[in-house]
Amino acid sequence: MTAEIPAPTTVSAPSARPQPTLVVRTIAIDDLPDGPAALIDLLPDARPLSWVRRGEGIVGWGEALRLETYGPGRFADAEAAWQEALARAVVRDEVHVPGAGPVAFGSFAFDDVVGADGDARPCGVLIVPRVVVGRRGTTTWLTTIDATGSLSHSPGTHLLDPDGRTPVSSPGEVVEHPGALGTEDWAAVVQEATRRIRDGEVDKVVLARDVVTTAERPVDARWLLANLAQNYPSCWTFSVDGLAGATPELLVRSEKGLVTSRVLAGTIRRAAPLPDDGPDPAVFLASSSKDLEEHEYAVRSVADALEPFCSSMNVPDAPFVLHLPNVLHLASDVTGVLGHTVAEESSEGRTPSSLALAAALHPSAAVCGTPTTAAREMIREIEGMDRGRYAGPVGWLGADGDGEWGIALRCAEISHADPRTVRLFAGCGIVAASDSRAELVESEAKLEPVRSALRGIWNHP
Ligand SMILES: C=C(O[C@H]1C=CC=C(C(=O)O)[C@@H]1O)C(=O)O
Repeated sequence: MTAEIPAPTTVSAPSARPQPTLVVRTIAIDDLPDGPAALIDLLPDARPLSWVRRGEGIVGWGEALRLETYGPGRFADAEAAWQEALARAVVRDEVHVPGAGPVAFGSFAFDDVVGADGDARPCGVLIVPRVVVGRRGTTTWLTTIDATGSLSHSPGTHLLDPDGRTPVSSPGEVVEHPGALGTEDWAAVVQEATRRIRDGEVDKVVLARDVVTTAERPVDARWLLANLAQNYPSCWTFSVDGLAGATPELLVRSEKGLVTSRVLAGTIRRAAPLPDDGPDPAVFLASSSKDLEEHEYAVRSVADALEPFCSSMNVPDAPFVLHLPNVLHLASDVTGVLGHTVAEESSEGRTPSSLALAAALHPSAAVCGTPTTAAREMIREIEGMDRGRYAGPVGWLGADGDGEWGIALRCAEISHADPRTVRLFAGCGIVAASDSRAELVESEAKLEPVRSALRGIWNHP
């Protein structure tokens, strides 16, 4: 389990190139240690894949197949290529739980425009790993995926042997530089957005900023993941193709006809100084009209996007307060039952996959704004930064279409070209009542999880 990984078959979708036959075997395994980072501790250093929360989920490594997509069709093309791969797959799954059998980890760009330099970078990727290890409750499993079409391979627990694994390495000293905009310039952009919101151009826009860090040594994604999984166990600790983080926001989970989305918008820094004798921060947040307005737009956007797919839905009337170590968020869990609907009819009777649902939900008003198109235009015009895959869907997709997709927040993009360089991102929902100084403070609090992880700071020593 070292860096030596055979080159994957890369398919740029849509493509006429034939895909390999995948041979997929899932077996139950015992004796997997538990704990928030136990799955992550199994990962080798090269290209680790992760979707883990509270010690459950899946991790993967190696690339049996890599499906890359471009432009506005990035979700539909990825789905079509995945279906094509599955049509040729030979599967033996002895476990039959979500995440067992064939799975693809995926990450998609926030925006679908080609970069300013005209480069045709892929803006969506699905990676089918060679090895997947999963845990759900007391069930643990190992999946191997062979892309050579060999039926003779058998998954062996030697794949979990720690001896061959390269130890996790510290990035050493980390130096931080301004990203696309310095803090003062970003605050000025927030002020401009607030003015334009007051003029009625949009109701809400989410503006993000980045900072760039340079480490003494290449950043090992596992260094970040183990720290984030321990410090933020209620978040989804993800890693796909150099994008690693711990997101508190679930864009959509689809499992056996039930869809769930955890919508977040409205934030207060955990240690925010409040006026003397002021209310508890959670009480302050839950009664802040500015935050409640921000939240309402986000919930509406998710409810409206899911509605065409659902025969029934539950949209909470009021949010609850989600407590994280760095911030508190207003949160709403929206649920629905996939049903015989207009959307299903237009997709020839097929139940939409979790990826199709993520595509319909993206970009929600938690990361874009209201109305969506005008907010996205404003982001393109004034944000001054290429978001890349930050704020895009990240997660996994199974053979039956079920899966989980988060919004890539609280994350770092490790540069492929120079893995000592890492970009960190944070965004804030801006409404008419926003104050640029307060938004700057909020963005700093949102940078905190990855900043601490890079420096190896543990919440619970
Ligand atoms: C855009 C981000 O957060 C979103 C999710 C939760 C709360 C948010 C807010 O209060 O502004 C944002 O909508 C980010 O963390 O980069």
